[in-house]
Amino acid sequence: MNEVKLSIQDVNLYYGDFHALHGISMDIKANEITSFIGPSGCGKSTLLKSINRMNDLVEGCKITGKFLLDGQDVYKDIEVNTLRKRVGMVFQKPNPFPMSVYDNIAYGPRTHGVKRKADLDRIVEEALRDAAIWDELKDRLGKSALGLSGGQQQRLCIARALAVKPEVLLMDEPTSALDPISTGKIEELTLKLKKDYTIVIVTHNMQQAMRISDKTAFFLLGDLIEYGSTEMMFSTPKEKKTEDYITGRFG
Ligand SMILES: Nc1ncnc2c1ncn2[C@@H]1O[C@H](COP(=O)(O)OP(=O)(O)OP(=O)(O)O)[C@@H](O)[C@H]1O
Repeated sequence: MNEVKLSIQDVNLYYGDFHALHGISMDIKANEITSFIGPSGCGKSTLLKSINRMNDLVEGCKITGKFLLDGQDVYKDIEVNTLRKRVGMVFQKPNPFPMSVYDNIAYGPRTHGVKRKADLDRIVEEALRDAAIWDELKDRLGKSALGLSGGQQQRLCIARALAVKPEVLLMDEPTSALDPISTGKIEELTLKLKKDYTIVIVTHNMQQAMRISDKTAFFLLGDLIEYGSTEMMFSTPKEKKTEDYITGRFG
């Protein structure tokens, strides 16, 4: 049994008067892949972003309840830059910086004080290898990241997230802008990464949730309807609403 890496405890989130998340509680285990699924607007991204405090700058956003990372309150006990180093994020649209492949990966480590070229070289190679894209990019390290294909850019963004050695990787619909082959590569990579990382992924693709995740959480209109083993949820859902959603009756 893996230990609990992230414990979400009775979280309510408000955007001004709008109550977007309703008393969400769930424990996310280390070295597992957890999928958040549910129809558009149900709060999946809101919950994911709250884990590394991406809503801090959203005006009128108020959160009650707790997010505990290894038992530490991410809103009280951890400084936000440290939190972002420990909890990395990959977005829906690949968003490489307008700089070279090398500098994209070295950016995070540099801001955390790594200066020696030999150290940066090693980190860049390791991160690109971990993201299964070293062979494709090793001869293009000095070239602009904007010249890569969408799928390569997304794996570069994963490498960039890995370069600061996070513990948790949050992925917000990381393959929705990609073709099936690039999607397959990211899924394969995600499965490989769970050996070293705890991964939470928002996906609209239920087949993807089934293929890669250990646990699945189903959200509807700000409520967590059902959460458990992916296999159980897709074969014998406990809730009628889950069954209706996964069998395509709505959403
Ligand atoms: N910055 C914001 N200000 C106000 N309301 C917001 C904000 N961000 C999201 N919301 C609202 O909160 C609700 C949940 O949005 P969220 O983006 O978390 O849903 P989602 O399940 O991730 O949807 P999708 O699958 O379409 O990305 C929606 O009703 C949305 O309109």
